[in-house]
Amino acid sequence: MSVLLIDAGNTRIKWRYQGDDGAVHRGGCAHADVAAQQWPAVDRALVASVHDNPGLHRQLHQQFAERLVWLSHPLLDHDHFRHCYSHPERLGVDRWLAMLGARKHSDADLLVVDAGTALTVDFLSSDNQHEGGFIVPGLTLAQQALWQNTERVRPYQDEVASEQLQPGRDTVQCVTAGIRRQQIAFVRSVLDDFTGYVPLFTGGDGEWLAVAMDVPYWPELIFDGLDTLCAGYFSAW
Ligand SMILES: Nc1ncnc2c1ncn2[C@@H]1O[C@H](COP(=O)(O)OP(=O)(O)O)[C@@H](O)[C@H]1O
Ligand SMILES: CC(C)(COP(=O)(O)O)[C@@H](O)C(=O)NCCC(=O)O
Ligand SMILES: [K+]
Repeated sequence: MSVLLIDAGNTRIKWRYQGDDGAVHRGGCAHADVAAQQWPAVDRALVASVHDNPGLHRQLHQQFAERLVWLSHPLLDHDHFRHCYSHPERLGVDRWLAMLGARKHSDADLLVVDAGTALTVDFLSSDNQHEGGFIVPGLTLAQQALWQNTERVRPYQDEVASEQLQPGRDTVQCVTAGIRRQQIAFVRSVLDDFTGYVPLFTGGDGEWLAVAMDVPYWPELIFDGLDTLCAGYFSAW
């Protein structure tokens, strides 16, 4: 069965599917560009969405009708995952899927870092108990908080964002270098305090963060989690 996997985050939409020729296709776009997408003909479209996304839902429903499976919350009764939230339906479906996906790669106690719109950290014990996590603003969101809530900290067009950690010499450098340092310091404090956990980093800003921490980057943990769902929970398909 061919399945189109879609990860609809707060910033971007990403997808992955296997074509008839066996080749794996990957793509992504901004929410505003969804209407322009040509979706492949598949047996199922499985969408994980952290928000309602009515435009995406309408468009995919038009194309896939009853073949569309829309997941906006974690499953509460998955055989290989035990929730710790008192309201498990409130846990972000992307965080849940990233943990399921991480489990495909290691049997150890896991520390899953998803650096997207938000930067999230989640702890999953080797017996699949979610032990909790952290949520902080991601790189771009943290910058936006400054651009939008101050008068003179502005994204001046004639200044260039810094990818270094050195003190900035203009406004844009000070903000971008400062927030990179803040993200690294946060993640390092977690890794230092929870040394027994194997770290797996994912998300649009996960790669530079993983490089800075000298740990592996797994770009597709959410798709790996969706694969787990396809293979297990939805095996009746
Ligand atoms: N092509 C891209 N378009 C937008 N943001 C990108 C892109 N590549 C990397 N990023 C960075 O990744 C972040 C989004 O990561 P992603 O995991 O897609 O977030 P989400 O799942 O929350 O939509 C952005 O905030 C940005 O800093
Ligand atoms: C924390 C998140 C905003 C992260 O979303 P993302 O950065 O991937 O767009 C998302 O997982 C979410 O909306 N969570 C709901 C609250 C919670 O997980 O407790
Ligand atoms: K995230």
